Amino acid sequence: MKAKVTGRKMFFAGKWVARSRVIKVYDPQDNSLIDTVPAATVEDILKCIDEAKDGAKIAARLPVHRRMSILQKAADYIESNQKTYANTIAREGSKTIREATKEVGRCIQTLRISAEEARRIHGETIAFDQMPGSENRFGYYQRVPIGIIGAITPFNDPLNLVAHKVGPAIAAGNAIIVKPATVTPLSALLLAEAFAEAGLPEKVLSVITGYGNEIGDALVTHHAVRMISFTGGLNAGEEIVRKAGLKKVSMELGSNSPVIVLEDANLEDAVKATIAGAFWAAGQNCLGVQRVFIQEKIMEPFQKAFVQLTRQYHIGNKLSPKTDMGPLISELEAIRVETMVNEAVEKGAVLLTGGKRDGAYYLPTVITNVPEDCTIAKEEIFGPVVLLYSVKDLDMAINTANSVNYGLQAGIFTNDVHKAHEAISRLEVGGIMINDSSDYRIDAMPFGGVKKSGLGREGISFAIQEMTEVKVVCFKL
Ligand SMILES: NC(=O)c1ccc[n+]([C@@H]2O[C@H](COP(=O)([O-])OP(=O)(O)OC[C@H]3O[C@@H](n4cnc5c(N)ncnc54)[C@H](O)[C@@H]3O)[C@@H](O)[C@H]2O)c1
Ligand SMILES: O=C[C@H](O)CS(=O)(=O)O
Repeated sequence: MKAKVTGRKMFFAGKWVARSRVIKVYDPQDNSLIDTVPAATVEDILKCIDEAKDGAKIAARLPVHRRMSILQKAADYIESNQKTYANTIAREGSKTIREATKEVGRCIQTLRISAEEARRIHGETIAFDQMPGSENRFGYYQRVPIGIIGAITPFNDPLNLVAHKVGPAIAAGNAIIVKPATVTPLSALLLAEAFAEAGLPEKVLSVITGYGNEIGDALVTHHAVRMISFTGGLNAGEEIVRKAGLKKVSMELGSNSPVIVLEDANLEDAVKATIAGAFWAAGQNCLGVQRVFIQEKIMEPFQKAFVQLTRQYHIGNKLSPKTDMGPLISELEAIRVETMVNEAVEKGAVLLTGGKRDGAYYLPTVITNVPEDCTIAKEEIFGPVVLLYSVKDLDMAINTANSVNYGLQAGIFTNDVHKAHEAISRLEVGGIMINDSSDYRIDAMPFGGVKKSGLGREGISFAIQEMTEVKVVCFKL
């Protein structure tokens, strides 16, 4: 079956519905109009939650083999329409066609892993007779679906990060209402299409398009919604946590990821991996390399190679396979990044390459000697900008890396296992990659941050744990 780009309608409890008020979806590269989607209202959200109450019962009753089959068939559908899915990501978002194609492949993996994990939602027996007087009791605990999950997702991975919520939710027998990023809703709607074609029963999944600050509260605060699974920026995340009340929250937020390069590192590997991790998706990547700490002895050769390779990046049309980096998601975002860089330069930072904007495009930029009181040194840039720091030793690198309020993932390049172990034990992050940049993830691994980078973990089986409740069963004989 050929995928339809299901714009103009949103997926409302398993049905495609239109609304008179619409949101226009533009291509950030040239501001051309791609499609429109409905601008849902609070009433839409409330009605959708009512439908999801039935949806939660239907989902919980789905036998595991059906959940597995639906997840696999949805993956198959996407696999047979990869070009449509990749083009949609590339056009509505800011990824190049190469980056978008990779995201589609990861989404297929995410759904197939979800199918596999559906058969592994285990409980355990409990030895009640460990307590005197309970000799005649036996039992266990099991994991049961949480019910209705509200999922709110960001623009930068508009397909796979939605799949990271929908896949585990369905595997665990939940109903889920997705509010995708306002600027990149089409990919999420295509995911819904895959599940509709896979035979997912109605009312289990909704993809409701709209403005987060208009309809988000209705989803976040409703008592029947038992979990909010949010991926996005710190400000929205903190607001949602404040408003959610007594329900589970999963927060996948931002970071300003550090990479440490010690003098014994393979310099070529370190330069290549760090550049790839810095400029993937024009730096609009929660795992993006933002701060690189290079041991002073190799600072000069590292910096020279890093700047040289950065200048070879091909910036241009997202849909060309030759393009290495596209635009940011909007000109406003590019101006925000430009402002952060200009502030640092005005305070004494040295611009080594880049630093130029053309509309929504911002050149891959490398700066050094950044004063520590600059916004760019402490906050998330979420753009194609890397800060190079010269450090005396590992201790200085770790202390500076930890001196921010974020901690998603880090990388360290060294061949000294003792130094790697010191970094592993001292870096305040959710994940550390040895001899790789911070920007390494497989969809099956636990994923999430510490401090203001988030709460909880995604990565299918870990998301399933968060999306289920433990129920104890005890028989008195
Ligand atoms: N940790 C991760 O896994 C991860 C992955 C991707 C992106 N991110 C983070 O996401 C951010 C970029 O994405 P973005 O610009 O789409 O983030 P954003 O916070 O602006 O928006 C994310 C989603 O939240 C919605 N939203 C915004 N305000 C809301 C509110 N008050 N109530 C309810 N919903 C609201 C938006 O409509 C969107 O759907 C960056 O900070 C990035 O680091 C984190
Ligand atoms: O932007 C953050 C993403 O979660 C990183 S990845 O695309 O999933 O690796």
